[in-house]
Amino acid sequence: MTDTQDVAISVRGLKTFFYTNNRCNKALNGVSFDIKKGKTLCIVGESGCGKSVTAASIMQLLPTLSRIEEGEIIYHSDRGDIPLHALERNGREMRRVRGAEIAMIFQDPMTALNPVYSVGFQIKESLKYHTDMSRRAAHERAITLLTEMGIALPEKRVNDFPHRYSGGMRQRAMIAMAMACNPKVLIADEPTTALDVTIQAQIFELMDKLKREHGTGIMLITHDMGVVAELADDVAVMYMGNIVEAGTVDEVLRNPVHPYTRALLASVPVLGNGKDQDIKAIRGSTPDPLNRPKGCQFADRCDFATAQCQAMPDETHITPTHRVMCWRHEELSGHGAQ
Ligand SMILES: Nc1ncnc2c1ncn2[C@@H]1O[C@H](COP(=O)(O)OP(=O)(O)OP(=O)(O)O)[C@@H](O)[C@H]1O
Repeated sequence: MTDTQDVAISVRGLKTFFYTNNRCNKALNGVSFDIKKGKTLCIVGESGCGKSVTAASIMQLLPTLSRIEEGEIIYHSDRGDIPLHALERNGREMRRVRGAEIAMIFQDPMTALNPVYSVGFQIKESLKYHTDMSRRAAHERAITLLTEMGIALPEKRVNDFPHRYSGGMRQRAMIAMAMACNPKVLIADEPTTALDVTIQAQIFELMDKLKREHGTGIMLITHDMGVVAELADDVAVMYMGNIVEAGTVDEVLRNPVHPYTRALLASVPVLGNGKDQDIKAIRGSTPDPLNRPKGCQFADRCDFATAQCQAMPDETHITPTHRVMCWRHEELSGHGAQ
């Protein structure tokens, strides 16, 4: 993968399972990727493929019925490597890292904002907990953050409760809170799905600025291939708990190899290609996660499947950065594996 000094978080062979009614759902079945410093990794895939569980595993915010079974999540911090997977969910070290060094923003800002405290109070609390900033300096910082997020009249707005903010403003307030301690990593789980396109563009601009100016490593979960084309440096395509293809944005969008990536790209209109595009829905539906097929999870929906696909394919590198889990990668990539 990449030189470790460029990597903020490395995830290797991560398996996270859910246990419900004595049944096991292998929600993540051996996932590996890097979140690089100053770069955006977009994670894409249909509903239920494991995007949110990946984020929750990193943040140690998994529901009680689930646990990390195997694998490593290493945070390469300024004070050395920290094995996040091995930390106690609510232990001192995890609380030190979560929210300050690794921050998360969600689709619903009220997941992060508390309705009974003013926005300013919540930003200041985070600063008080994670830094030794004085009360006055924290107040100033809260105002600066709101200003940077484009919130008008920040000196007044800082004292408002979240319900006085519009949807787009709440989203920006949540980002302000996430940014308060200058995190090294920002994990964003569909942060703009509920917002109109203008606000969406503003929020993406803010995230891009963070990456450029603070070297923040960003992991962005999205359904939107347009967003991927615009923001991603790297892309990981997930299907049923595996990363079936990953690479730089150019590799994955220009030379998609896995039939699932191809189907995903063919299922969305491409900006600039006009109105008469041949858009094809991906046929079939995702398998029952409690009753998964044995081999390649996509085989039943795949136009290229052969008998070999009844066994799970290994991961193959097509270039040093482009990897794919498909038996037919050689034919589909147009050249042999390295
Ligand atoms: N709280 C939960 N309890 C039980 N199973 C869960 C829970 N959360 C997720 N799962 C299961 O874990 C698997 C991965 O789900 P996950 O939420 O990560 O998908 P996703 O790719 O984020 O989907 P979406 O795009 O809809 O958010 C699915 O099989 C899902 O049913």
